Amino acid sequence: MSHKRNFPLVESTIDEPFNPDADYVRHTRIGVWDFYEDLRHASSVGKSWKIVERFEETLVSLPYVTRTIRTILSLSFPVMALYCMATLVTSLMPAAAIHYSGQLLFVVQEAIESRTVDKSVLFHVLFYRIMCTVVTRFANLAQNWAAIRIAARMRTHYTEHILLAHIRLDLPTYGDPSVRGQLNSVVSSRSNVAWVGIRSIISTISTIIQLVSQVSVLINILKDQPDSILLALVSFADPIWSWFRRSSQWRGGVWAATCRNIDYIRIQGLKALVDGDHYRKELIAGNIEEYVVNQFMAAQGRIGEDGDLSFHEAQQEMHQRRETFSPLSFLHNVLGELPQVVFTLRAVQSPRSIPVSLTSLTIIRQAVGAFTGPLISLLSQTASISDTFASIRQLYEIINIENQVKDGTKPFPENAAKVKSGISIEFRNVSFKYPGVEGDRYAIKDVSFKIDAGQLCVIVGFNGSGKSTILKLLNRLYDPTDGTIFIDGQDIKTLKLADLRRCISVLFQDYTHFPLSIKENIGIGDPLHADDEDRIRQAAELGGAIDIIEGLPEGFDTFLQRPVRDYYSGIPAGNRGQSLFGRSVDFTKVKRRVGKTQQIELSGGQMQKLAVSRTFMRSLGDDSGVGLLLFDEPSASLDPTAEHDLFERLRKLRGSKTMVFSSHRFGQLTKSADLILYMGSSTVLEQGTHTELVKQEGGYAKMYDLQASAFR
Ligand SMILES: Nc1ncnc2c1ncn2[C@@H]1O[C@H](COP(=O)(O)OP(=O)(O)OP(=O)(O)O)[C@@H](O)[C@H]1O
Repeated sequence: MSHKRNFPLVESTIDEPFNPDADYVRHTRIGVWDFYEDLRHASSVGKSWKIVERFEETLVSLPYVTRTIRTILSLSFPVMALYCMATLVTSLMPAAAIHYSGQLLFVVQEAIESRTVDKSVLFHVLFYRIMCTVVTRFANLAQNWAAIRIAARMRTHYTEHILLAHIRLDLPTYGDPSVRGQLNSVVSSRSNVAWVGIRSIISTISTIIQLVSQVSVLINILKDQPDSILLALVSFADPIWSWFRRSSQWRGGVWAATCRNIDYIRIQGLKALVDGDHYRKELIAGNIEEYVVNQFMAAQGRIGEDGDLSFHEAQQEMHQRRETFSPLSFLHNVLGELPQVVFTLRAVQSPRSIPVSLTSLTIIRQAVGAFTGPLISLLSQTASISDTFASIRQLYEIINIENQVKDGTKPFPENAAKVKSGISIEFRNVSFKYPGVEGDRYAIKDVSFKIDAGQLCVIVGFNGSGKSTILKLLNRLYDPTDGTIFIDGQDIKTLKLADLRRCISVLFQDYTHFPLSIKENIGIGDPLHADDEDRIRQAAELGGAIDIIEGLPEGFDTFLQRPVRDYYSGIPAGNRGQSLFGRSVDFTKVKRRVGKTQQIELSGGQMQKLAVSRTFMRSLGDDSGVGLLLFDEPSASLDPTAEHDLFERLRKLRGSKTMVFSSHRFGQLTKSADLILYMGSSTVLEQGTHTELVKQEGGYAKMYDLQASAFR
């Protein structure tokens, strides 16, 4: 259960932290939920300050809004023009409708008073009144047609923009919570922030046009009737009052809600345990079904029906209670009746000459009915316009987020042919702390070593001693906190990042497979040859994955994780064991009406073989330009035969390139290493060849003995 959902705190204008126990906080308990509202926040001073702040924010965002408008116009000028025209027509039509309805009523009034009807005028007015409805309908159709097309073009354009903004971010920047917040605000709105924003601005303008045109038509109709303005004002009292009540509801302030009822919390936990796919294995193997059901029933019984309210139900109930018992809500009913009361009183006061006709009263009532919707939506739209502007600004700002790992300027390597015989590496007093880590908790501290071009280096040591970190620093996923790394004698920070990474082939311990086909997962190891099926097959053979791939129903075209799922409903049980669209049907999901294609389940070792194949793909061929191979525990999930085969193939592939391994295993690999770095407590404790380190009789020798004796 997400706690965020239960504590939707609204940003406050008061800097003090929100304390639910403070005097100025009102506490209400509904069901199992406790609501806390900050009563100070309702003060008008705070509100007006917020308005100024919002206005400033809106002004800052204005250039971005104009830029978005220019983009829309350049993408689809005729369609946008159609959208604006159609919107203008739909905004003006309600006023025209009021005008012709008024005319119609006056014709009828005249007919009653003089007992004659001017048919030509009647039909004329009737025709235009009907035309208003027809035109509105067509304008709406045109507006929707255009909106769909503009939305599609905008989505394509801005999805590309968002993709570019995301893809260029490095690891420390991407991991920064403030950057993530900025990215999420743009992406969570389904990539169409720009169109949603511009559309809401157009809709605000349209509402203003609608209101102004309706008011002017109304004034025009009623200007000769002495009491009609009074009646119109009285009639507007109700919608304005409704809006005012709505905008001052408690929801807008600072508040928080929590549930402390342990039974309710456990019920939610037990429900999630039964619903969630990933608990099922333990649920069955642990034989805990009966326990879960008993606990569920008991907790449900203790809470009772009244207490079992979800957060949203409780929130709604609280709102309803306030509404029912509020004296102000009675005023709403009274105001609704006011026009009738005023009209009757005026009629009684001067029965001979009623100052406003029944026709005018009807028109006023009709107009007020038509006004209420736009008026309320205008007021809520203007309140959210600064948010709309801000989200458009953020959409553009994400492209300018600065990376923490700065690009270098020097091309690398200076001599492409030399790379084939390896790259030399030096760490000089390098220390590194991961971003966000406080205090003295260095991942590596004061590490120095040298690897000559073409050497094989194996890093061994305890869990968490910093082996993987060294490989990440070599790839410049992060920059050292202190000290310098030299690549072929040059400070790594001065080299062009893309050039550096092109020369390195790396297999991380926590490798991932992309939600693409197996073919592409391997091919992507060498983007220049990603279409070369022969190379992909060769890489799969070297990685030891070819048999696994060929055994899959869709072979190289298999998606380990299909990013687009299949949907189905009510598939007959006869389909069991068969497939739909060439893929197996997941019957657990069919029961829930919407299905998801089953994923291909591979073992950890099989997955690792696919990852190794991708690394081979990068280093295949003389034209690969790779001079440094980094492997972080490449054989962790492999069985001894597979591990032996892998090392053999790696040895052949390496040629004379530099290779750095991180490993927990001592033996075949460490014995053939030119340099072993034995790590512990975030630093290099011993370094040298196997023979040298065994002779030293230090930590490495002990660890080696320990592992060797296990085999003896
Ligand atoms: N992304 C991260 N953020 C913060 N700390 C991290 C991060 N990754 C690793 N660390 C910490 O840095 C230290 C070194 O981790 P590293 O992964 O380099 O160890 P390792 O020697 O490769 O361990 P293992 O043998 O378990 O793979 C550890 O204390 C670890 O907790």
